[in-house]
Amino acid sequence: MIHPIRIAPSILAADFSKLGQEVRDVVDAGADWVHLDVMDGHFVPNITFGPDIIKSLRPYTDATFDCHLMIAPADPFLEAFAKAGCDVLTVHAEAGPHLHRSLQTVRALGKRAGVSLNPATPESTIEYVLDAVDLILVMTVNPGFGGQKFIAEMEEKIRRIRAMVGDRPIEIEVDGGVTPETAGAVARAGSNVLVAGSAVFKGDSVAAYRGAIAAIRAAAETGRG
Ligand SMILES: O=C(CO)[C@@H](O)[C@H](O)COP(=O)(O)O
Repeated sequence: MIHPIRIAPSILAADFSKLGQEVRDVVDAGADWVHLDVMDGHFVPNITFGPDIIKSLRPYTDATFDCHLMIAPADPFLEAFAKAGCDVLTVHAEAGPHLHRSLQTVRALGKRAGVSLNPATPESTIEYVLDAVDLILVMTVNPGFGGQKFIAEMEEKIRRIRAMVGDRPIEIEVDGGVTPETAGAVARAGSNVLVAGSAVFKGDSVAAYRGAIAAIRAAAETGRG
């Protein structure tokens, strides 16, 4: 199944003092999804925000809220993030012993279920949960911080996941170091949702966000061929 290219700016790189406006601006600038990086200072060495902040951002746009939960355990918080207005809830395969149960819980809450893999985690980890998954998020940096260098070895991992997914309607997302320079390769490898933090928010205006999103999209479309 061919999914459209979607650009999902990560607000981790936005101005936290005006997050609502940043969400509105980036959607006005052409973002398809808004990527929300939730970090707990335990699963990853950084802390960001939780369901209350996401709930406060929900009125700013109807765009899909793509929530990346870098928290362990995730299960006790899934309902709160669902009620906050997230549309996609992605848990890490490394974050708990019962991944299949976490994915089932997300779907039972009426949300799309995502699973994320750290760079060191092999794709075989998710082989037996594919029918419980709507999205696979391939980390192309080690999670925790924006502005890191893209790990090129992940292109082969994306290709393997693409083949493993077969004709299931699963979207493949990449996250970390995505720029107009790397977008072509990850789209060619088989991903269709591209998360970009610094590459979008390094701009200082809606026009700059628009230019960055368009450049990433164009590179991805070209790379996909
Ligand atoms: O989840 C993460 C980091 O853990 C990402 O979403 C980053 O926020 C992407 O940032 P850039 O690499 O695009 O700056």
